[in-house]
Amino acid sequence: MVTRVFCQTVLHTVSARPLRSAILRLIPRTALLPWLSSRAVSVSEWPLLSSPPRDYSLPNPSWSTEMRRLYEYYDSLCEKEMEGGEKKPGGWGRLPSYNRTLKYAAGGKCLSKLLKEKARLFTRNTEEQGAAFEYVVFMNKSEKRCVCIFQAGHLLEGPPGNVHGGAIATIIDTSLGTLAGYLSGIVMTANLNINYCSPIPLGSVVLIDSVLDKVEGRKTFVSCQVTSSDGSKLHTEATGLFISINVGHLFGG
Ligand SMILES: CCCCCCCCCCCC(=O)SCCNC(=O)CCNC(=O)[C@H](O)C(C)(C)COP(=O)(O)OP(=O)(O)OC[C@H]1O[C@@H](n2cnc3c(N)ncnc32)[C@H](O)[C@@H]1OP(=O)(O)O
Repeated sequence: MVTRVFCQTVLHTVSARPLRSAILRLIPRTALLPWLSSRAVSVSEWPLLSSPPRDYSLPNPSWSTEMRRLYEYYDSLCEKEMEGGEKKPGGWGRLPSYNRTLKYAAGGKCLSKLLKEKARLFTRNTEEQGAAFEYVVFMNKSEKRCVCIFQAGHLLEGPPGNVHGGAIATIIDTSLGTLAGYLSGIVMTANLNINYCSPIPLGSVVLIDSVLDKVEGRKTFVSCQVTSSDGSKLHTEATGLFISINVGHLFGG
């Protein structure tokens, strides 16, 4: 608590960037571990944002007509506040996506400076819209299921004209990890099994439909299918095992 307040105070009161960085460098990282370990930060707490960040999962000019059509379809299924404060039930919700969630979590601004300041979420590390991973995840909590709409950009080439298998694994890990994290809190991937059934053309839009299979203690088992946007072609299928961890595990604890 003391460390957190101190960091926030430094960031809010010391305006000179070099001085701020120098002061923050003096705080031993290990001093933050007890606070991190004692605080089970669940995904549902992440929207406590300290400043308005860019949400990468919102439509941008690089999105194809098909990507927008699917976005609008799932967005129409989302719970929305209607006139008079009533909520239109939908069961679905869109998850926001930032290039460094830590930076925008409550109290995370100073932590993001202490911990590898230049780090960026792998799937959101380019500002060039449409060049790499364009995606949005819609979650259905009651069905324990999520759908990721993914448009693969030109930087993801593997076989000529098609998406690299590692990029497909990345978006699968992201989708399954998002579902497992949403349902079980903070998790890490322990195992991924992927069957590549048919190539994904660069520039195309695919759906990654992920479901929960079971939870056994710290183990969350999930699986997904990657299909063409109309569901007629199976591109990839995968299963994943995610293990719940204490936040301290991320810092060598
Ligand atoms: C909104 C979101 C936005 C953000 C959206 C962002 C989403 C991105 C998601 C990306 C996620 C990642 O890429 S994570 C990065 C890639 N993954 C990693 O680097 C993980 C490296 N591995 C580890 O740190 C560790 O091995 C762990 C945490 C996975 C497990 O270690 P541990 O905590 O010590 O647990 P341990 O006792 O070993 O295992 C616990 C139980 O799981 C079993 N177990 C462990 N590993 C395996 C395994 N590979 N296959 C089968 N079973 C396993 C054990 O047998 C045991 O079973 P039993 O005896 O209890 O029955």
